[in-house]
Amino acid sequence: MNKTDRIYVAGHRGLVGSAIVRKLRAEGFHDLVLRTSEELDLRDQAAVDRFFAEERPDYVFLAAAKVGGIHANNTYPADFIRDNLQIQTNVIDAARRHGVKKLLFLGSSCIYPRECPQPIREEYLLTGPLEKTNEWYAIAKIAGIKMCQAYRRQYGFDAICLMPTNLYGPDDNFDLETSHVLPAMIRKFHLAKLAERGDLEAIAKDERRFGRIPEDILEALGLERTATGFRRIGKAPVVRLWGTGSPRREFLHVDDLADACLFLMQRYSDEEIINVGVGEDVTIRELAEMVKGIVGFEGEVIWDTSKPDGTPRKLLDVSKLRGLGWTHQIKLEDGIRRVAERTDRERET
Ligand SMILES: NC(=O)C1=CN([C@@H]2O[C@H](COP(=O)(O)OP(=O)(O)OC[C@H]3O[C@@H](n4cnc5c(N)ncnc54)[C@H](OP(=O)(O)O)[C@@H]3O)[C@@H](O)[C@H]2O)C=CC1
Ligand SMILES: C[C@H]1O[C@H](OP(=O)(O)OP(=O)(O)OC[C@H]2O[C@@H](n3cnc4c(=O)[nH]c(N)nc43)[C@H](O)[C@@H]2O)[C@@H](O)[C@@H](O)C1=O
Repeated sequence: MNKTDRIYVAGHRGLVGSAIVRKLRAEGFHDLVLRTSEELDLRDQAAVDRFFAEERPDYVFLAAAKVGGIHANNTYPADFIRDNLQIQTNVIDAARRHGVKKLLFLGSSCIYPRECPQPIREEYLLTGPLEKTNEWYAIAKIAGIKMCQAYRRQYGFDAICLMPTNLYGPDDNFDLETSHVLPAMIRKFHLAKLAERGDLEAIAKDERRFGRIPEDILEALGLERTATGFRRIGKAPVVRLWGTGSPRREFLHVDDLADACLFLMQRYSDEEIINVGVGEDVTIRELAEMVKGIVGFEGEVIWDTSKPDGTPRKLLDVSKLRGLGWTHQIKLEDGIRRVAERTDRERET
């Protein structure tokens, strides 16, 4: 890649896309092509085709997708399979036809079988049944991988497929119904700390900035909605989390992922998928203790077992990526602290 190359980052306002843009700019790439979903709906094949014909990017980072946590995946299966199939099919096909030199596609660790051996090696793909809460999204992602591999074989198109583990970072989705676990925990513990202090004005600010607080969470916080804000109902705030807390997850800071994306765009051209992770995991309960300590909430945590646990464990084997010379830099605790501090600042703006 040259610094003058024209680079399209699809999904540049999202968690991953915004981190890739930061990384590219920091490295001196300046000819970036960016479109919001309002400007270019990637589900619209004709619009995507016109865009590639006009803009003629050299490289594509495909970070636009329908993404969400366990509850969103489980609740909106049609949206997850349809939007992802449409977005990735339109972008990969148009990129190939309009002379893109190389495309990077992002899958996810959830493409692997639910019960596969740990840590998960790349060759375990399609060796067993998927986790039910996200099989629609996983099937779409597997189709994206197969499309990249088929386009390489038939057309010689240089498309690579990265499988990141669970990600977190700035510009994440903090909506308590649709987000992933880490942004949800950071926000829930923060709200509980504010409720402990009786700072109802700050809770109203949080809701204006990060979206509606669901009724069950308000109840756990010991709050009731009023016509003008919130009032306390005389009960100590608790943090309500989902499932049993026993599943294990691995977390990668999105700035590390963006670094790996640029590294692999420059050094990897193969049809085999490649895992991107940190090589160690924690239980959801351990994660809750870590976030609780960082945010500084003193009260109790309760587990809502009416919500699903999802996959028991999905720890990636990252030896292939390490063998190429890449390893992550940001430790989980430091990364969470950075995100928590930033969301504190954002709440005030
Ligand atoms: N978050 C995670 O933990 C993980 C994510 N990944 C993968 O990384 C990639 C990016 O995920 P992430 O950044 O978390 O997701 P986000 O939800 O944060 O961002 C997704 C982006 O996709 C864009 N987008 C969605 N639908 C459309 C559409 N119809 N047309 C155009 N753009 C659209 C949105 O654009 P706009 O803002 O303009 O609406 C948004 O910026 C995905 O492929 C995901 O599968 C993989 C593993 C884990
Ligand atoms: C990246 C990945 O993300 C999703 O899979 P997931 O890892 O299961 O997602 P998650 O982050 O939502 O949950 C992880 C664990 O945490 C528990 N948990 C506790 N309390 C909260 C909570 O408050 N919110 C959420 N969301 N989860 C909670 C939750 O019950 C689960 O056991 C898929 O979209 C999948 O397709 C995918 O690719």
